Amino acid sequence: PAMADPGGSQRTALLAAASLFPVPDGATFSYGTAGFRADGSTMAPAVCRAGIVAALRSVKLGGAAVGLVITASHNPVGDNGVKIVDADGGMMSQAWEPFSDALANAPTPDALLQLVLQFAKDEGITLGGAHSAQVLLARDTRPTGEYLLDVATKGISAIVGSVALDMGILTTPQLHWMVRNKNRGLKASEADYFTQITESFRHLLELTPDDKGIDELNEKLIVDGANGIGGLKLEQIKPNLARLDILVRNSGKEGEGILNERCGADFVQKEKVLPLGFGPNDVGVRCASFDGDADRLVYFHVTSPSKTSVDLVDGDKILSLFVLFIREQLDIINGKDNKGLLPTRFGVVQTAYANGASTEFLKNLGLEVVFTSTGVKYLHKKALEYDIGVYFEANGHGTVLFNDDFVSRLESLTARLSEAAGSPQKQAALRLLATSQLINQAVGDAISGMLLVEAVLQHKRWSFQNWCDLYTDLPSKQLKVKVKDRTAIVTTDAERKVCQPSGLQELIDKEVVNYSHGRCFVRPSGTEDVVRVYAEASTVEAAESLAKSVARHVERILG
Ligand SMILES: CC(=O)N[C@H]1[C@@H](OP(=O)(O)O)O[C@H](CO)[C@@H](O)[C@@H]1O
Ligand SMILES: [Mg+2]
Repeated sequence: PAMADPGGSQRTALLAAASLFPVPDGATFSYGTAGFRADGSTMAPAVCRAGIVAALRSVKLGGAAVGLVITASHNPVGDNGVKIVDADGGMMSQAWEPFSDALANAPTPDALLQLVLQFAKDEGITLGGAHSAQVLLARDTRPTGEYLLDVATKGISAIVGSVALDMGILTTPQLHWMVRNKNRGLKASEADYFTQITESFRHLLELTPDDKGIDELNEKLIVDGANGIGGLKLEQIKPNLARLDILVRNSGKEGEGILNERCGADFVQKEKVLPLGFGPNDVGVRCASFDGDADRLVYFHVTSPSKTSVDLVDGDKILSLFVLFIREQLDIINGKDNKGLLPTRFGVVQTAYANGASTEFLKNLGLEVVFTSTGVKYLHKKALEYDIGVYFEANGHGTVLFNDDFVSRLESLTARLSEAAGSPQKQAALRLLATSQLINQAVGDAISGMLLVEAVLQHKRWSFQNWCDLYTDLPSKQLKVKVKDRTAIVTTDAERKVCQPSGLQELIDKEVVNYSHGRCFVRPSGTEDVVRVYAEASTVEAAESLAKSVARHVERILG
């Protein structure tokens, strides 16, 4: 009686769905920074329950479309996972994570029913079908994907009145884009997505300054698709991309290789070696790498025919390139004092993992650089506070966000400047508009991010080497430490300082002062049961030694 009674059919539907996929003893799912992930064959209970959460979220938001994607990103092919996309196209509201965890771990169908009823009451959600709900579904190429998508559909149907729409096999950012567009009353099909990015890319190229010709070498680009969905999609749009000669390797086609196995952005960024399929013949060619669900992007160069190491351009350097380009356009419009036609709040967001050299580079440009905790949801939220907010994690997650109001101002500015069609200011404004169309406004997107990189390199007439030379990364080292309870570490200052256990930060400080350009922090991972140690210093050996010393302190104190 304390809870609103949604009626018998709603109760029956929830009990039935929960009984279909019982939670095994001892299973504990945590939504964390990347949704639920585990071996694909064990994922059905969590996926079914994520379906219930997604449908409830849609009811709560008055029937707005919510997304659910079946993917485990850069994890091995046997794993799978599920992530929920909020109605604005971003990640699911963090306020709903505790409920999602509780639901995924509810031990019995009845426990699940009680949780849903209580939560619906707390959130003011009326169950029973009086309000509609819609969930857009997608999956990547994993073998358990089709099965788990069906499981998700069953979870969604357990909320009476909800509709599941299967959007097909997509990159994660494509689904985010569709949800965002749909809820804004914009065109939202996959064809619309392709049209928008190919058209805005073409538009940006048309806006490259006339005095700059085309360089043959610069058109060639080899993309490592991680044998996932990103490569397949890129193959589809390749013919529509002017002034680019793209070759996709690890494309995800039958027989080409295994998803994420010795390839993909995660592999290249962590190991700093060539992905499978790349070799001596690629020396001098610009290469890019996507992760398994194409929401991460890095670039690299094969350094020499005899080496398997790569020159890496990570998220920090992609961010720096975008920042330079946008800043150039803003300077044309506003003058260096930002007091011209379109005064703009321009912000750059990084995490503690950003290479110190990149932060220094950005600060030397006089830019506002702010730090957040690790995880795209934190960066994205911060970037939304600006007229133009650029964010990237070092590992290649990131995008450029344009505030709606700012885009309106930009549009009216270009309209006002119409008489001077060829004026530098008009051109710059049009470039910014095209950029806001090209780069995914919902979430980081390897395909659209790559096209923006390519457009900016052409705009600047820059070789890969010019880009690399923006600044030199400080050598860094990352270690993982297994401890009894990683949550014993509590951090502050965007994870750059430890506040608990007491005394640990002092020990880190004492180590750091021994190193030139030394920087070090520790934090509990949000996705693995480890404490991560990151150290930076002026040489590789020094960075390693600093990381090891601090890891020993962590081991000793936390066991
Ligand atoms: C050092 C690092 O790369 N951390 C990654 C990793 O988070 P951890 O909380 O560090 O496990 O996975 C996140 C989700 O993919 C990603 O956003 C983040 O950047
Ligand atoms: Mg990913």
